[in-house]
Amino acid sequence: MEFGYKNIHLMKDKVVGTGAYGTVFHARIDNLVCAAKSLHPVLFRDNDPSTAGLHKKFLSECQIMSRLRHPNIVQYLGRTTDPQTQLPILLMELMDCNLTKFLEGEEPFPYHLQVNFSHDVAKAIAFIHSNQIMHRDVNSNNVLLLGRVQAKLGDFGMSSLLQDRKSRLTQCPGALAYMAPEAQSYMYSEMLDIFSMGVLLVHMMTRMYPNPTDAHRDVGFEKGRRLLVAVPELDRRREHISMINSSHPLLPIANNCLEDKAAQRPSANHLCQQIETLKTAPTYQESLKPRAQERRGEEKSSQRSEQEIEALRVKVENQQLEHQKLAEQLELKDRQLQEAQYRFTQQQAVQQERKRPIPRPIPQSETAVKKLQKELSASQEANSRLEETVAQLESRALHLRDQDGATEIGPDWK
Ligand SMILES: Nc1ncnc2c1ncn2[C@@H]1O[C@H](COP(=O)(O)OP(=O)(O)OP(=O)(O)O)[C@@H](O)[C@H]1O
Repeated sequence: MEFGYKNIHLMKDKVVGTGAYGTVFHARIDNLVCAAKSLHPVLFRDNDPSTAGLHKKFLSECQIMSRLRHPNIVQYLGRTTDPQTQLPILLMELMDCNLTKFLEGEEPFPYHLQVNFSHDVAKAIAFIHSNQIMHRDVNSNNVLLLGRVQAKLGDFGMSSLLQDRKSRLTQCPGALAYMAPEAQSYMYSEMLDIFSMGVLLVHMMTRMYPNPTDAHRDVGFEKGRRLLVAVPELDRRREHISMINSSHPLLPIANNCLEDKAAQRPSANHLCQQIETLKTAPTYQESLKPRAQERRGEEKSSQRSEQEIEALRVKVENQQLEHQKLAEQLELKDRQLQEAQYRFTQQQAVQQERKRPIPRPIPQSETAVKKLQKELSASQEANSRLEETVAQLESRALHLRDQDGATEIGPDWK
């Protein structure tokens, strides 16, 4: 939905973050505080035609996001055009921070939270795959958090529709550390997102940015050429994986996602099921309980914080409902306006039509009378012509009788 610029209050000085192509800052639609994402105007200097692709990509991000509505996907609210730069601005739900920042911070990240966030992202991926969309840039920058309560997938700038697979795919999309081996080629599928999910799990479990080692190993010369062999992904990522406790329940799931062969990775739906199962296991339940040292003297406060988290979750859910309701109301208003405009133009057209002089239709009886009058005057004319002829003939007959008296022209001749 395109919002009129006047309805939006942009707060460009309240910047949330900056990416390679754009900036995200605070905005307000009526009373709803939201996030606005705009492209860097510097990229569009001098009307460079190469930036047309960027513009198109941004509009495609808006289009893809507008089709998606899911609790674990950052909610798209609409778009508007910046009157200064004439560039589009994407409006979406405002989130608290991204997962990268959270993992770099000091806040504890207990096991149950790791499972919850993984489950949230897996559900978002399963949802987009079932809608024939692949994200192609799943990484911790694009996982956005609402406090410690919920994780959502955002930034659909690299997304692509699965049906477009026949057209040439972008080689190496997304962040390098998160990239699947097949991304080097043009031959990949939605399984690319599953690989990135595996990297995300390792990133969450280690809290270390998962930079892998070299992709190829030099194994000497063959026929005068250097011979390079591909290093399996699990080996490239060994350094990080070895930091994880081998009994961590998310580890086998991560390893499975990091398989070199895309066909051996689990589907997004399967991944969701695997993570969901972890929630019923005792390890998860244990993690929910406050730790022993917390219990000592801090029992009350930790209980209170669990209650606070629960209250926050309810509040967030209510807020999400409000967001959705507002977006729906705005859409409805927009439609009502369109309908009113349509009716107005229609009425104008009708009024114009009315102003034109319309020939009065002649009633049927009137037509018939006119026809009879016409016929009557024609027959009267014929009668008078006939009477004239008869008079002429009578005078000629009288004339002839006067001449020789022999010829009788009887009155029956009349
Ligand atoms: N809806 C949102 N609410 C809060 N913060 C957001 C929101 N969307 C994006 N951000 C944050 O704003 C910053 C810029 O986001 P943006 O999507 O432009 O770039 P990026 O994902 O960091 O990188 P790239 O440009 O390579 O995609 C990031 O830190 C991101 O986490």
